[in-house]
Amino acid sequence: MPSPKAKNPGRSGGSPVLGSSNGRYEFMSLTKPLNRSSPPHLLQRQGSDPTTARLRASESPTRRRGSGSSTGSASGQGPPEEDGIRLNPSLIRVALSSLLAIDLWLSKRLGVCACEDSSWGSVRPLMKLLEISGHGIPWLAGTVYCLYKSDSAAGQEVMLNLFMGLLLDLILVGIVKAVVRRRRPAHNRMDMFATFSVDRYSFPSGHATRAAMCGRFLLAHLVLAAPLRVLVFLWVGLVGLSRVMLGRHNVTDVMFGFWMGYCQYNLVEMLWLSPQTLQGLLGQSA
Ligand SMILES: CC(C)=CCC/C(C)=C/COP(=O)(O)O
Repeated sequence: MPSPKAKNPGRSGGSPVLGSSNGRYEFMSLTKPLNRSSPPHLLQRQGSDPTTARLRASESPTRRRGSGSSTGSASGQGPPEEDGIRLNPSLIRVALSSLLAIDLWLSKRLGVCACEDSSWGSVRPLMKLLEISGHGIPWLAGTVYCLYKSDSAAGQEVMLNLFMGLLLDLILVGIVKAVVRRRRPAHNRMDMFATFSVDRYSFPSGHATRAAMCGRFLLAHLVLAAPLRVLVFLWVGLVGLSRVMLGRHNVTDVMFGFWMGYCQYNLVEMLWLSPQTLQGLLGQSA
């Protein structure tokens, strides 16, 4: 008994179908346009007249899924473009939700200092010390102090630009946090000092952006011996790690924060305020 496919040999769709010739069924590729030299009975069954061809194309699996393509499978030259376009967003969604699931799982596992009675609760004070070392207030206060104390024009220029960078960081992180509005992990205890209202959101980590930006700044503008340069690298990494261990952030908040801070430094370099620019600005405002 012939299969249902055998009754309908003209379906297009890239898979071999059966063509009937004197009662025998043969495989026939639909990935290539039908050869003019094909026997007349095959041409007839494929629907050589345009109306039949259109009807048969509308029966194809890709058509039935509603891709509506007039190219690609209808002409037998591979999958229609729309199918690729429709598949990709769902693949991206699956990839993103898997990444999110891994992120949440890993962040929860690494949040070992989230409170005193957590498994690593005893190192919580040390993590909080790292938190203070990357907080905006000590950095702003320290920069203003160095600016005030600096007696060289070059030192003042560097400190002023660091101050601008720190302000820029607070503004940019605030904007991204307000737009993304990702909640902090459920295991976080909100006991941070001096926060803005946007700091109830966790993406990106402000400590991570600041650490990355200031780390790059120090490495570029201070003449540091090799051990001190290593220390700067270590400090940046530890500030990021402490955010996750304290349960303040998910891993992706910190990773994105590092990337954002790295890019913010490029912005600081682009907008660098030279003494001449400053004089110009001060002259205009006077
Ligand atoms: C009050 C000032 C000047 C800065 C706030 C710094 C702060 C608390 C940022 C939040 O960092 P995370 O996003 O890493 O938790």
